[in-house]
Amino acid sequence: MKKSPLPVQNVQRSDKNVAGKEALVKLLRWHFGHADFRGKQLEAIQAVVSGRDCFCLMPTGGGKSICYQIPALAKPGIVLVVSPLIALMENQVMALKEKGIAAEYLSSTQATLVRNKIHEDLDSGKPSVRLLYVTPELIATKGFMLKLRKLHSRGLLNLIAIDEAHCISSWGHDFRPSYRQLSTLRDSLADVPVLALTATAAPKVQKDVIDSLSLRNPLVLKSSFNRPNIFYEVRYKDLIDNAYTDLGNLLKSCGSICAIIYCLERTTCDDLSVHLTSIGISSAAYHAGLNSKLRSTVLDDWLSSKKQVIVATVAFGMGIDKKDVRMVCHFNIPKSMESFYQESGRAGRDQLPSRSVLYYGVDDRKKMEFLLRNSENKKSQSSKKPTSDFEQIVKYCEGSGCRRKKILESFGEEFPAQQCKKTCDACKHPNQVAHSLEELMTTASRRHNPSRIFITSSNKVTNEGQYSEFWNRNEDGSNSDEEISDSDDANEAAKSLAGPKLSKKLGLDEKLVLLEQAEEKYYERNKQVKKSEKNAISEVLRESSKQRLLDELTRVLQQLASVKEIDSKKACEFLENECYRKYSKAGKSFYYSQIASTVRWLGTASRDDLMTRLSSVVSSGGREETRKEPLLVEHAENIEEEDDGKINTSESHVDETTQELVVSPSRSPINLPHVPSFSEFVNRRKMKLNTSADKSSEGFDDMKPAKIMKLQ
Ligand SMILES: Nc1ncnc2c1ncn2[C@@H]1O[C@H](COP(=O)(O)OP(=O)(O)OP(=O)(O)O)[C@@H](O)[C@H]1O
Ligand SMILES: [Mg+2]
Repeated sequence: MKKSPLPVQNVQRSDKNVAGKEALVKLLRWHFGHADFRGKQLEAIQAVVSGRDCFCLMPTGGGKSICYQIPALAKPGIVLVVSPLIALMENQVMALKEKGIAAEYLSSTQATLVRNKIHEDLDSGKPSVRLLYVTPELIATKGFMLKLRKLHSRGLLNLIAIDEAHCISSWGHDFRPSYRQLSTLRDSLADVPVLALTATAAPKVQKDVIDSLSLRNPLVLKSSFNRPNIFYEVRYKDLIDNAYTDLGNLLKSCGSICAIIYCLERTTCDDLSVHLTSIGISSAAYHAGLNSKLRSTVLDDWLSSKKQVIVATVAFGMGIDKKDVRMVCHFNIPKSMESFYQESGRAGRDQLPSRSVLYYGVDDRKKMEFLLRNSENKKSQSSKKPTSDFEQIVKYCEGSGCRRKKILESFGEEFPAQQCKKTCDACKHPNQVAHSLEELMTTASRRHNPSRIFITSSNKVTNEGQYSEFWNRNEDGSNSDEEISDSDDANEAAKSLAGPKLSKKLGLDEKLVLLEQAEEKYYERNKQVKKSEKNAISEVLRESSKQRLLDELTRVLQQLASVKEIDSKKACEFLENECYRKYSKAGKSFYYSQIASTVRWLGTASRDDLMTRLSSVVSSGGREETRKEPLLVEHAENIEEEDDGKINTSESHVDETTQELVVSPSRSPINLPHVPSFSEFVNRRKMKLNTSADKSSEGFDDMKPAKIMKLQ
């Protein structure tokens, strides 16, 4: 609802109370309906209203905008707001206009007529506009700077606010070269106070911002970065059957909440959104691969709650002010703690309980390490170390302590874990998290398996542009362009990965070959463990496998109320031994997948299934029966490549629910499938992949999302 402009018009520069708390609170209540200032808002406002520079560090959703919006109402003249995204400016201007506050933005996306009208207003003796949002690119143009000087000479420039000020620093996670131009503002408009606002906590970024903008004796305000209303949680992709299903179930269990899901790749956004829609969750994909019209429709639908979930790359979100986002989910590991904090911080801006869920996968980690290493090589001149920033977020996922503590400590803030008050999974369910991490350790062998790395020569899977949003925009040479650089460059990803070696003239296939070679070299360099060591099954792994089986069996036996009939410890030793006997020679991966498959079988087995398979360890009134020949249950998952006739199919069938090949107990002897060597297995898999990639009509498009993920 529009408010009367009275309070704005009435406040005069001469008013001694202009920076007084009472007058400022009155404006806040009148225009924004907030009862009082939050955190350091009042201090920041009072500083700039009295003409002092200010550097304001507040957490995401902390209320930084008020710090320049109230001064625009408290003093005559224009507040110039520099903002990095058109979408962000549009949003804020629309919201301010709805409140009856005269705000405008200037961008080349506007109709000429609209732009001319704004310029006319600025050129008039008494402009009506109070807040003018502009891009850093526009500031850099001579014409606009001249206009600003004129406004200033007429005493009409009240304040310069640099929103998302961390974009000026190449140390920041979102560096924008065009922000560098803002350093000229101080020279040209020397006595206009400057307010720099950011939620980026790294001290080196803070210093860089203050130096680059030549802030003079600024009031430095820092708030705690803690977001107590966000519950932090990590889920381990390697320990769940299907992350798509898990996420779908998670969202469904929360009701129709508003959520953001961040993915690394555009194709994942598309696939995941299709999957969620197919299970009845209203969702849409958002990434730079979509045209701007579609993007703005998706954004509008989500902002107006027509769509519940937005599945996006990092192109989405900076400055989006939707208060009721209840969950932010990272479907792939983010590139740094800073990015994670910013993105997850988009949840719960209304301060109500919200959730951050990060799906961590070893493959995702390797993928990101690869991308970061390439970007690091490319910027070898710079001392920036994206990989060390990345380590922090890996520790967040792979460590067992309080997640909140890890976030805050990475920003140099001390935080005793007791203060978390069980608002992260590690504090709420420490045993469960420790157990998951233990299990994750046993999958470590997968981390050395290059066959799971994402680059593939299938054109269908690899889209050159799909990582574009991942990169900082410091490669953007078009800094004279007034347009915001959230646009898409189809070649950017490939260029970024391979650096200068990839000529623009190369076709996609040639680029991919080079990328694959680079990837191989990378893994060659990082081969630290000898093949034999890599494949060895340690006692630790065996023990942890037994524990895993025991946990599952205990749960199942409780469910079936058959606790006393089976000696679960012996049963698990028996099952583990079975896996070890059959697969130890083939290596860790085989052994591990056999354990995983047995755990799954346990989860779905009936009482009879258990009694039959575990007959050798079935207790009878506390006495153990004599060991019978164990029944053989082979898992389809492990022998799908091996259907070379060694198993007599007339004696076996695939259980539809467990997807396991069950061999009839009454027929014997039964030949076990030939266990392939690791290289045999990999070669066969490669051949299979190549064949399916060749058949374009049966390509990856037709595969289920979960399958695609496994192959990437
Ligand atoms: N004093 C206040 N009392 C209550 N709500 C407030 C107050 N100040 C701001 N808010 C609300 O907090 C929300 C976040 O504000 P804002 O968008 O300014 O945050 P921000 O610090 O700029 O976050 P980001 O870093 O994500 O851009 C908004 O919905 C705003 O209306
Ligand atoms: Mg903001």
